[in-house]
Amino acid sequence: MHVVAAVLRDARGRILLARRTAGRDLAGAWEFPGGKVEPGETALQALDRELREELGIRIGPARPLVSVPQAYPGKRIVLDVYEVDQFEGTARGLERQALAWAPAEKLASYPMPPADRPVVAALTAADRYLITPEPTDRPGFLSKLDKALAAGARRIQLRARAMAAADLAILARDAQIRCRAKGAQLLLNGEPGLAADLGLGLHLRSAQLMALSARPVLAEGQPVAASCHDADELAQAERLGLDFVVLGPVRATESHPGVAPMGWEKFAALREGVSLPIYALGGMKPADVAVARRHGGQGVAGVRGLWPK
Ligand SMILES: Nc1nc2c([nH]c(=O)n2[C@@H]2O[C@H](COP(=O)(O)OP(=O)(O)OP(=O)(O)O)[C@@H](O)[C@H]2O)c(=O)[nH]1
Ligand SMILES: [Mg+2]
Repeated sequence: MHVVAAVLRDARGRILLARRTAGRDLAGAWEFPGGKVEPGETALQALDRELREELGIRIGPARPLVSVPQAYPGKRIVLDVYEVDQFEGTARGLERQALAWAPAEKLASYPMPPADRPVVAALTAADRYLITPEPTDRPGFLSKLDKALAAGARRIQLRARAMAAADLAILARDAQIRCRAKGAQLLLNGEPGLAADLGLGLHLRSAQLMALSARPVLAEGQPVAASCHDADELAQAERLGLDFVVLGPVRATESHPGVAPMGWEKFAALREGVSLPIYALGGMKPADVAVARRHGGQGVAGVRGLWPK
C-alpha cells in the first residue's frame, strides 16, 4: 500500500498533525495528513487530493523528505512523506479529525504510528553520522574534528578501539568540549562506563548489543545507538529502546573486503520490520543521503566518506 503524507508548517514553523478518528486502524494516533494513493494517480496527485478532502487546502510544490517502508500486522505500507512549503486556504478537520500544530521538538511526544518515527527523526535529527577514523596523533585528530564540526557535522561517533583507556578519556573530553560548543552529539564507541562517567552518548558494537538485556544507563538525554547487520540485531535495538542504529554494509567497502554488501533493496526490507531511525553504512558519501531517504533511512554513516581530508 502506497501512502502519501505532508509536512505542513504554519508561520511559526509548527508542524500540522491530524488525529486518526475512532473505528480506523491506529485510531487515536497522531499522523501527518494524507492517505492512500489510488490506482492511476501519481503520489503528488494523491497528496493534493487527500489534503483537499481532509483539510480543505490546495498545496504548492512538494519536496520529498523520506519514504518509509513499514510492515504492520497484515499489511505493508510505504509512507511517502513530502515537505510542502506553501498552501492555499486554512487547514480544518473536514473529516472531524482533531488537528494540532506542534513545534518540531515536541513531535516525539505525540503517540504516532510506527512508520512515523523515522519521519520525525528525518525532520529533527542529523542526516549524517560521522564515525571517526582511529585517532593516531591527537592535535591532528582534533583539528580534523574542528573542520568536520565547522562543515556541519552534528552527530559524531568517537571510535578509538586501539587506544589505552587513560588516553581515550582525555581525547574524549577534548572532543566533548568541541562538540558541545557546536551543539553536536558525541557518542563513544564500545565503552559504556566511560560514556556514563563523561556524560557522553554511547555507540554499541553489535556483539555488545546482543549481550545486553536492558538499555545502558547514561547521563540524562544522552543517546544510545548500535551497529546492526541483520533483522535480529535490529529487533534487539528496538527492544532495548535505542535511539538510532547504523545498518550495513550497503555497499562494498575497502575496510571490509570480505563482507558481501546488502544493497538498497535489502536495506529497505530490513527497515520495514522496525521503526527505528537507521543510517546506511558502507561506502557512503554525503550525496547518498537522498538515496538513503528514498529507502526509509535517516541518512548516511561513515568514516572515509564523511571525515575531512
Ligand atoms: N496519512 C497517514 N497515514 C499513515 C501515517 N503513518 C502511518 O503509518 N499511516 C498509515 O497509512 C495508512 C493510510 O491510510 P488512511 O486510512 O489514512 O487512508 P485514507 O486517508 O486514504 O483514508 P481511508 O481511511 O478512507 O482509506 C493507514 O494504514 C495509516 O495507519 C501518517 O503519518 N499519515
Ligand atoms: Mg488519511
